[in-house]
Amino acid sequence: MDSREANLPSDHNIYPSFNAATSSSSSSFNSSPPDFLRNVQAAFKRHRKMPELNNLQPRRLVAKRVIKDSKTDESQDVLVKQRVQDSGTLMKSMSTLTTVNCESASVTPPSGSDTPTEDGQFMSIDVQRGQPSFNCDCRTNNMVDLPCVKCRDGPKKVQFALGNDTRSHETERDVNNRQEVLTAPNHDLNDQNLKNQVNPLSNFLQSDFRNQVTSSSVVGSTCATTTLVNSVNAPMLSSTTCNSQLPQIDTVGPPKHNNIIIADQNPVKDPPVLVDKSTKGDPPGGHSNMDLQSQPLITNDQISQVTSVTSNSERSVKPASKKDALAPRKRSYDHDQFFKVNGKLYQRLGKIGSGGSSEVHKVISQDCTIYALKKIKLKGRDYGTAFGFCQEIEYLNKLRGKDHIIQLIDYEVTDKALLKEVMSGSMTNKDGKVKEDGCIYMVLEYGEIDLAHMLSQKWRELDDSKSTTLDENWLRFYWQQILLAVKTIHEERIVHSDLKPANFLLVRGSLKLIDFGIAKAIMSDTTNIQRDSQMGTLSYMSPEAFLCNETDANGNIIKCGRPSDIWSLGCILYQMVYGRTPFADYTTFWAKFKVITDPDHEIRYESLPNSWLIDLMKKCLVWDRKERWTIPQLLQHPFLVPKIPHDLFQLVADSCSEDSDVTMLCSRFELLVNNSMPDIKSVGPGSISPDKKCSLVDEMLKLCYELKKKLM
Ligand SMILES: Nc1ncnc2c1ncn2[C@@H]1O[C@H](COP(=O)(O)OP(=O)(O)OP(=O)(O)O)[C@@H](O)[C@H]1O
Repeated sequence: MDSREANLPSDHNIYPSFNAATSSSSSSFNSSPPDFLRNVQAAFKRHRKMPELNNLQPRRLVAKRVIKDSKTDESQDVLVKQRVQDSGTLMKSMSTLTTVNCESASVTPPSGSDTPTEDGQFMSIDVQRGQPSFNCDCRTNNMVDLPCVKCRDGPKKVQFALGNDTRSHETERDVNNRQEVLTAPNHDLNDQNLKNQVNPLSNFLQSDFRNQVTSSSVVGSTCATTTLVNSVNAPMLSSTTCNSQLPQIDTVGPPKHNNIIIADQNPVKDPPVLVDKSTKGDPPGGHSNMDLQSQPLITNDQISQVTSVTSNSERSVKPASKKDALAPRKRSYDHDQFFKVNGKLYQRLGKIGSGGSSEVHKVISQDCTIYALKKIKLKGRDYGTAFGFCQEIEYLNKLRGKDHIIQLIDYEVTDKALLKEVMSGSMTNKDGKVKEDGCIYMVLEYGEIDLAHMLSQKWRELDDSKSTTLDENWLRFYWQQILLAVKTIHEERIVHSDLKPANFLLVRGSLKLIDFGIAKAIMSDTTNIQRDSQMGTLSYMSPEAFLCNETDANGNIIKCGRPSDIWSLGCILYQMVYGRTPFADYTTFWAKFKVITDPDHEIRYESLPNSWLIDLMKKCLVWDRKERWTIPQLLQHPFLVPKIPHDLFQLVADSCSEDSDVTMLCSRFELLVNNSMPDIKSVGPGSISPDKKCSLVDEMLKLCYELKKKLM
C-alpha cells in the first residue's frame, strides 16, 4: 500500500458520525469520500419502500422519487393530523393535506426533470423558507402515504385530511424523535435509525407540538426530492447545510391509500397553505379537496419558472412570529410580477408599449410560451366607452384562425356585467360606470417587431449603404402581406380605421394586423360605417375620416368604409418607398386637416426607377374614395404581378439610350399594356367590349410603328 494511502485516515474517522449513526446499514456508508457521495446519491435516488405500516419512513432532504406506497410511506418523524370522513363515501372524496415542518431544512434544487414519478404522475413540492421553520405542504388528492421528506430538523407535522368534510374528526399524532443528535447529513441513515427505533403507533398520541410548527407545504403526494416550488425566501440549501438535529417524530395516520395526485396545484397561484392541526375542516386558505382538483396541472419545470419571482416577492410577507406563521397564508400572487387571466398566471417580462388607453406587456405563460398581454384599464369609464373597447375582443374572436391577423389566445373582462352586455351584443346600460378595478385583459400572440421599426431599421441600413431606394422585392413581399391582412378583415366586413406601420407585427416571418380598438363592422345594408369620436392616426387618415359624419356638397353624409383603409395603405406604401408619409411636411393638426381634405391638393411623387410603384401609390391615394382601388385589384397591380416583363421594354429603351423619344415610347407602351391588365383581370377578358379591344390594339400598333421608325 502506498504510504500516503496508509496515512490517510480511515473512512470511519472521516465520517464518524455516519458510522456511529448507522446501525443496520452502516456498512454501506463505510466508504471513501467519492464512494460515500455515490452512496448518498444512490440512497437519495432510491425508491425506498417500507414493508410495514409501523416502520419508520426514511426522511430525505434530497429525494428524487416520490414514495407513494402507503405501507412504506409513513414518516416516522412527523406529526399526523388526520381527518376521517365517517361516511361510506369516504374513499371517493378523500384528499390529503400534508404538512411537514422543521426548523431548518434542506432541499436539493430542482433537477429540472419533470418526469413522472413511478406512479406515472408528476409531483411538486412547495417550500417556504426564511422562516423559523422549514415548511412543506404535501398535497394529494387521496391519502398520502409518504409525506414530504424535505425536512430534516425540528418538529414535523404531517396532516392527512381524509375527505373535505368538516364533520370529519381528526386524530393527531405526535412523537418526539429521540434520534435528534445525529449529525450526519444522510437522511437515509437517520431514517434507518428511526425506522428501527421508533414505532409510530406507540407514539401516536404523544404530545402536540403545535407551537413548533410553522406553515409549510409540499405539493405532491409522493415526495420527489428535486422539485421545488414556490420557495418563499431562502436560497435552496444542499443537504449538507442541514441542521443535523433530527426532528421530533410524529407518526403518520393510517396510511393505506396509494392513489396520489401530484402537482395538481399551481404553487404560484396557490402558495403553500399552513395546515394547522388545530384547524377543523378544510384549511382556511381554502384548499379544499375541491380546490385541489380544480387546479390546473402544472409540472415541476413550469413551477420552477416562477419560483424565484415568487420567492422575492413574498419576502415581505414573511411571518414575524410563529403565531403569524401559523396563520393561513393568503392565496395570492404578486400583482407586480404576474397577470392573472381566467385563473392562469402570466409572468411579466417587460412592457412592450402603451397605446392611448392600454398597456401591452411581454409575458410568459405557465407552459413557457411568450405572449403579449394587453391590459385596458376601464376604471371610471362609462359602459358605452368600455363597450367599444370590448369590441376589439369581438373582432379578434371573429378573426380567430385567420392568417395575417394577430391571434387572441385568451381574454378576461373583469367587470362581468359589462362582459355580459358585450356578449349579448347590446348595450342596455350605456350610462353605467365600470367597476373601480375594471380591466380588460387580452392574451395575444406575440409579435417580434412592428413594421414601423422594421422600416426605420431598413432606412438606417440604406443610409449606411448610401443607397436611396428600397429593395423592390423586399417592398413587394411586405406590401403583399399587408394587402392580404387587410383583405382578410374587409372580407369579414370589418374596417380597421387605424392602419399604420405600427399596427402590423412580424410574427414568425409574416406580417399580422393588430389593434382593432377603433375598428368597425360594416352593417349589412351599407358598405360604409359611421364613425364615433375615435379617430385614427392623423398621418394615415383619409379625407373622409376627417370629414366623417359631415355632409358633402350634395348633402350626403360622409361615411368611412373600406376605401378609407385603402387610403391609409397608400400612406403606408408611400412611407415604405420614400421614408416619410405623404403629408409629413404638414405638422399640425389643422395643416394636415386642410391639405388632406382639399380635393385639389396634389401629392408629390418623386420619380422612381419603377414607374409602377408610383402608379400603385396613386391608385390608393385618389382623393375620391369611389375611385380608389380595392384590395383584390391592388393584389393584381402590375407592381406585384408584372404581366409583361419590365425588362423587355428596358431592353428596347437601352438600345437607343441616347434617344429620349425611344425611352418615352417604351414607357408608354408598357403602361398601356399593363394598365389594361387589371381591367382584364377584374372583369375577365370576355367582358371587355370589342370596341375597347380594337382601340387597345390600335394604340399598341401605333406605338410599335413609331418605335420601329425610331429604331431604324
Ligand atoms: N401582440 C403583440 N405583440 C407584440 N407587441 C404588441 C402586440 N400588441 C401590441 N403590441 C405593441 O404595443 C403597442 C400598443 O398596442 P396597441 O396598438 O394594440 O394598443 P392601443 O392602445 O390600441 O395603441 P394605439 O393608441 O397606438 O392605437 C403596439 O404599438 C405594439 O408595438
